[in-house]
Amino acid sequence: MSLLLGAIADDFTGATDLANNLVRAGMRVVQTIGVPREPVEAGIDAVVVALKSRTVPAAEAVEQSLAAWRWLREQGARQIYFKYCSTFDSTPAGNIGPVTEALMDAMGIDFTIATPAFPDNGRTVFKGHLFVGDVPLNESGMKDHPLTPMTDANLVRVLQAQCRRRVGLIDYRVVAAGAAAVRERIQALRQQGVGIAVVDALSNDDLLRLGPALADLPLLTAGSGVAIALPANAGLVPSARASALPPVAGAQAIVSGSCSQATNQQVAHFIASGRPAFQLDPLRIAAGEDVVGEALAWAAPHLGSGPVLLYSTAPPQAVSAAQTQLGGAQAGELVERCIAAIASGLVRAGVRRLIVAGGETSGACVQALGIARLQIGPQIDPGVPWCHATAAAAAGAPLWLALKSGNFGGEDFFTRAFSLTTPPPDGAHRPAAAH
Ligand SMILES: Nc1ncnc2c1ncn2[C@@H]1O[C@H](COP(=O)(O)OP(=O)(O)OP(=O)(O)O)[C@@H](O)[C@H]1O
Ligand SMILES: O=C(O)[C@@H](O)C(=O)CO
Repeated sequence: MSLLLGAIADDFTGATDLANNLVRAGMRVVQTIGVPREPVEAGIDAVVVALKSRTVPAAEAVEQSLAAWRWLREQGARQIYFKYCSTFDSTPAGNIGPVTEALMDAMGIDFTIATPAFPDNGRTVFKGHLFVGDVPLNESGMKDHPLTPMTDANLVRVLQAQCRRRVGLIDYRVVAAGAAAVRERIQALRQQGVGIAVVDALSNDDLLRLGPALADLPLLTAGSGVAIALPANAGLVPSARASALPPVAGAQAIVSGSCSQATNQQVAHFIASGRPAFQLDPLRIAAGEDVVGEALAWAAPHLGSGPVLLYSTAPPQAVSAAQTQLGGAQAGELVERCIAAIASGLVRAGVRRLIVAGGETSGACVQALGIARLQIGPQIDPGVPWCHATAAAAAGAPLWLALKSGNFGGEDFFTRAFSLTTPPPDGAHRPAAAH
């Protein structure tokens, strides 16, 4: 039994994002929550192991990632993929550099690539500089991120600060010239002693051109974008059947701890559409008030009549104010624990279609729900699929779950997403949404 690809994702929404791109390009994928104890069953092309290692201390992230790698190696994974955020979320202490180098050391390899490019979501890399939509990373909303503020768009510089090995660049001209030129450039960089190369990509065509040149690299490090090119390396082709999920019926809810720009807009849009919404105040949580009980009591009478939203999402000034009073990490943890308890309570109350917004928030919720693995279903927006959780301990019944990365999704995401969860009248599964 051997897997084509074994992936290690540094957060849970990022893991579903990667799994989504692999499924859409034709791979049969399992996403596990944490490192599984059991071997993977036959017939699976890729396993994405979802960790919560993006913002933990670097040594812990390395330990978790190596444990995932050892398990993937035991499953016979032919290629390893370290998935991080398309906005390269990290600090000078890591964790992208330290985890990459620990994997390289463990695998005994001298070269890998790094590219967060994800053009479908507006992430492009040009001359080593990351753009988010029309602006450089350091001018995007990421400059205000509560845990990993990004203040430099030059990824060669950002990654070099985190690494012992030399970091180089494969620029857009080489990528545009095709796979043979990329292979040649990799050889030249190796000879110059470069261990990790940031790769430019401006479009999906760039990523598809890059794909064949990456087929023989034992380790890739990237956002989810480059994954669109990997299934073709094994002769696989896209198939809508790969994303069909068993239907579920039950109440609909959204919990949101993301404070990213896109989520702020989505929350505002949901409230403006007249749907019921309940705001969670970090200071009341910190004061020990029963915010969870209050939130669940508020939600109960609304659950029979369409989606409800429970959110701590707030604009940067409000987040800074809470952080000043409580401390950044403590505010984050308190809110995550509160939202996770609300998610469990909602599921016990009959919610079977649940959106969680925010990577850290998703990690906390999925763990609280006792979900061990996810099957990837139809895409709602680029990077965000519906997933099917067969064994949610809190539910005792199957659940559809969407883990939305902070900055992903259109403004009407929270209302539109649920239209994909209702099976068509003939009972046939809906195909993946076209984007
Ligand atoms: N009102 C608030 N004040 C302070 N911190 C908050 C508030 N609301 C949420 N938080 C914390 O901010 C962090 C948001 O991180 P999270 O990863 O969930 O969202 P995100 O960064 O938007 O998503 P992604 O990582 O997918 O881009 C969490 O730790 C959350 O608990
Ligand atoms: O790559 C991305 O932007 C997302 O998958 C993610 O990791 C956000 O947490």
